[in-house]
Amino acid sequence: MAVFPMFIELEKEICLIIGGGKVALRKAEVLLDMGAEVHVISRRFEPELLKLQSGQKNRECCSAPIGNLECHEINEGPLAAAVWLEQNARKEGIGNVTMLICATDDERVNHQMVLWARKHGIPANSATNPADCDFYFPSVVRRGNLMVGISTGGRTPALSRMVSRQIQETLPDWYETLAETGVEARERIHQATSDLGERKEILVKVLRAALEDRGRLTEEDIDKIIRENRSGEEND
Ligand SMILES: C[C@@]1(CC(=O)O)c2cc3[nH]c(cc4nc(cc5[nH]c(cc(n2)[C@H]1CCC(=O)O)[C@@](C)(CC(=O)O)[C@@H]5CCC(=O)O)C(CC(=O)O)=C4CCC(=O)O)c(CCC(=O)O)c3CC(=O)O
Ligand SMILES: NC(=O)C1=CN([C@@H]2O[C@H](COP(=O)(O)OP(=O)(O)OC[C@H]3O[C@@H](n4cnc5c(N)ncnc54)[C@H](O)[C@@H]3O)[C@@H](O)[C@H]2O)C=CC1
Repeated sequence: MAVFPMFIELEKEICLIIGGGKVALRKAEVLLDMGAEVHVISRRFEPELLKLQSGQKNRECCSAPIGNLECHEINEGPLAAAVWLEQNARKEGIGNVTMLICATDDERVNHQMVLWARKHGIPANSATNPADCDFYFPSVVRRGNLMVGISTGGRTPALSRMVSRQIQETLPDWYETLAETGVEARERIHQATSDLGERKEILVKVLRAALEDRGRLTEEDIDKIIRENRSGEEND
C-alpha cells in the first residue's frame, strides 16, 4: 500500500494536539511554522511548549514561529480531553478543526480521541497506533516555499527521519532564495511570452543560472536570460 502526499494550506487553520510531551512539541513546531493555530490540550506540558506560548507575546525579542499556540491544561482522567473539547467546542470552532493529533503516552486515550474526531468528521492522527491514522505526520524539510514531506506510510518512521536528514544536507539554506528567485522569474517569463514550451525552457535556464549563484539572480540577470532565449518572432 502507498500513501498520497497531499500538501495543504494550514495558515490560520485550527490544529488540535492532545498530549503535551516531546512528540507533541515536535509536531506543534512544524504546524506553527506553517502558520497554523495550534491548541495543545494536556495534563502537563514540555517546558519548551510553554516557552513557545509565552514567546509569541513578545515576538520582537525572540524568533517565535508565525502561527499561534495555546496550551490548555486539563484534569487527570482518560476522558478529560474529550470533555474539555465538548465544553469548548463552540469557542474553538470544532466544526472548523483541520486535524486532531493524539500524542499522549496512553494508547487508550489516543484511541478514544481518534474515535471522537471521526465522530466530528475531523481527520485524526495517532502517535501510538498507525492503524488509527487518517493521515501520517511526515518528516518535513522546508526551504521557504520549497517543501519536502517524507513518509513510509507509518511503516518505519525512523527511516523517514534518516532520509530527511540526508535531504537536509543536500538542500542548503539558500534554496529558500532559489525558491524566491523561481517565483520572480516565473512572473517575468509569463509577462514576456505566452508560449508554454518557451516558458518552461527559459525557467529551467534561469533556475540553473541561479543554482550557480547560491540561488540569487537580479531582475536584470533574469531579464537578460529571457531576452537571450526568446524565439525570433516574439522578440521585439
Ligand atoms: C505512524 C506515525 C504516526 C504519527 O505520529 O504521525 C508514527 C508512529 C510511531 N512512531 C514511533 C517511533 C518513532 N518515531 C520517530 C520519528 C518520527 N515519527 C514520525 C511520524 C510517525 N510516527 C508517523 C509515520 C511516519 C511515516 O510514515 O514514516 C516523524 C516522521 C514525524 C513526527 O513525529 O514529527 C518523526 C521524525 C521527524 C523528524 O525528526 O524529522 C522515531 C525516530 C526518532 O525519534 O529518532 C521513532 C523511534 C524508532 C521507532 O520506534 O521506529 C512509534 C513507536 C513508539 C513506541 O515504540 O513507543 C510509533 C507508533 C507505532 O509505530 O506503533
Ligand atoms: N509518532 C511518533 O513520532 C512517536 C511516538 N512515540 C510515542 O508517542 C507517545 C508520546 O511520546 P512522548 O511525547 O515522548 O511522551 P511524554 O511522556 O513526553 O508525553 C506524554 C504527554 O501526554 C500527556 N497525557 C497523558 N495522559 C493524558 C490524558 N489522559 N489526557 C491528556 N494528556 C495526557 C502527558 O501529560 C504528557 O504531556 C509515547 O507513547 C511514545 O511511545 C514515540 C516516539 C515517536
